Order: sequence, then C-alpha cells, then structure tokens
Amino acid sequence: MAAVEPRAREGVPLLRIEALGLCFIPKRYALLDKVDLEIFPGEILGLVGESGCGKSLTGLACLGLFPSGVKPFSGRVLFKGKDLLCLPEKEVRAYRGRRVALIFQEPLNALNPVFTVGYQIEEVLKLHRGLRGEAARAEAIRLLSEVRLPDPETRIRNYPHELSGGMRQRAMIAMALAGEPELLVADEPTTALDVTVQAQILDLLLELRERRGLAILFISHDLALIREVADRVAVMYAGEVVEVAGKDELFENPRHPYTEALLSARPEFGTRKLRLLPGQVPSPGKWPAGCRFAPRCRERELRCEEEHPEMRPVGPGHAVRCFRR
Ligand SMILES: Nc1ncnc2c1ncn2[C@@H]1O[C@H](COP(=O)(O)OP(=O)(O)OP(=O)(O)O)[C@@H](O)[C@H]1O
Repeated sequence: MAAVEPRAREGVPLLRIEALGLCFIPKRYALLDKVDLEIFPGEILGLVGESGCGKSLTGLACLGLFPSGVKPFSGRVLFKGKDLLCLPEKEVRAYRGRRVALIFQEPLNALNPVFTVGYQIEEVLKLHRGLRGEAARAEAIRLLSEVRLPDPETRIRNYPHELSGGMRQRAMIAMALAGEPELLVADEPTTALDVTVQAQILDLLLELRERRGLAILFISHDLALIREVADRVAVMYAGEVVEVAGKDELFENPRHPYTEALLSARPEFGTRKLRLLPGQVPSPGKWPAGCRFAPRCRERELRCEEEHPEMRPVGPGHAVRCFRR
C-alpha cells in the first residue's frame, strides 16, 4: 500500500460541523451532542469509535441527511461557509452528490438492482453535470476505468449482481465521483471485503485523494485501517468527539483514556490476543451526567462523575475531552 504523507491543515475548512446535536424525536433523547469537526480540502479525516458512538450519523450529517425520526436540535453543518441545516431542501439535494458524496459498506444498498451500472452512473452525470447520450456514456466508462474496474466497456452493461463485491465497491465509488464532489464520506467502505480487496480499495481512495484533491471522511471502528489512510483522527464516544489530533500524534501520544483503551484493544502483532475494553458504550438516553466515559475509566475521580468535560487544547491540533489529561 502506498505510504501516506501527513498533511498540514491548510486554509479554511471545506466542511465544519459546529456543536451539532441530533435528537431521536419519538423518545426525545439526544443521539449526538455538541459534535465539532473540521475537514480540510484534500485531507483524510479518520472518524473512529465503538459501534453506536454516532459515527454514521455524523457522516450522514455531512450530506445534510438525517434518518427518519432524527432531527438536529442544535449546531450548524457548514460547507464552505453555507449552513446545510438552513438551506431549502431543493438546494441540499443539489449539494448532495455534487459537493459531497457517500460510499458505504454495502454497495448493493447504493446500487439499484434493476438498472445496469452504466445507466445508474449516467443518471448522476445527467443530474449533476448535464451530460447525456454519448457524452454521458463515455464519461461513465472513463469513471469506471478511473476506479480500475477491469473491462469497463463491458462492465457498464452489467447489473450490480453480476459484479463481485470488490467490483461493486468500485462501481459505487465511480457513481460517487460522477458529480465531481470535493468531499467523500466513506462509512466503513471496506469492512465487508476480504483483506486483499480491502487493501486495493484503500489504495484506490488514496490515489483519488492525490489525483482529485478529494477530502475524505473515513469512518471505521478499525484503528489499524485508520492508521493506514488518515492524516488526522477524531475519536467519538457516546455521541461526542472526545479527542482529535494528527494521526502520528494520536497514535504516539493518545491523551484520552478511551483512545488509549481503543489502541490497546487492537490485536497484538503476531498473536490473536485482543484486550477488550470492559463495559459498554452507554446508550443514548442513558448517558451519565458527568464524563460519559467515567463508568469505564480506571482514572475517574469525583469531578468526572459530576461535571461534563469540554474539549480542551493540549498541543498543536490536539484537543481532548478529559479533566485529567
Ligand atoms: N434512525 C435512528 N433512529 C433512532 N436511533 C438511531 C437511528 N440511527 C442511529 N441511531 C442510534 O444513534 C446512535 C449512533 O448511531 P450510529 O449509527 O451513528 O453509530 P456508529 O458509531 O456509526 O455505529 P456502527 O459502527 O454500529 O454503525 C446509536 O445508539 C444508534 O442506535
């Protein structure tokens, strides 16, 4: 796999999430609370945390998408300074796919089984770039070869079920690129793939970032993967970001006890031993009043159980939500 050079955060963020809170309306409890994130042009931001921490909801929010029953109750989602939460739905639709695109674990959920791969990519080209007929077909073939789908002239006539898992993932990436987005939200994009195909898709994403200057929000529960691709990393726990830092800084100098625990929960090299974190992420609606990680934290003190910590800078580009670090 190609080595990734760490990047400096340059200029103004492409996307800035500010104090975003999401509520599950039927039960009236928060799913995300005061989430802050910045994604800079051309960078890969890794978003990591255990299942249920809120990674996917944060990823969807980058597209101004909220599952049914889920509504924002605070904050802003600014793309180049424009708040998606305040735009009329028509404008948000034009933004989705054109400015920001989404790929996820299961391409069969993104690709429609009754249309050919080519037809579906051409539909995006028509919608977002006004391409039709021969021009659209030629561009669809070019996109499929850009994502290294073998024999794109033939594959374009295939239905999704006629492709292997890795090929479908490539076709979904080609569809995501069709609107020429500046940001790609990749939600566990390689989790369902076997290890070899996984490495090929990661390489492809790195290549696309180089060639297109694409920024990527790379969501994964797997820190080893994040380490391969990300420039910076944000760690989520129970609906909030608890640590953010440059990749090397986070891996070499983790500050939050949760980040440390996640790092030590990785399988040790050459063994199959996995040190698991005791306890579970508290469910939404059952977050403790103080630090949400306190019940699982060996270093907790009285203050951690009583007060909710805010994010605090601890070094250049490094912030942590912990009183003790
Ligand atoms: N449509 C929904 N309605 C109600 N609750 C939801 C909905 N979607 C997500 N949640 C809840 O919000 C919390 C965060 O979910 P999210 O899918 O963002 O977590 P995640 O970190 O991506 O986890 P995973 O890795 O398992 O996908 C979870 O407790 C989940 O059960």
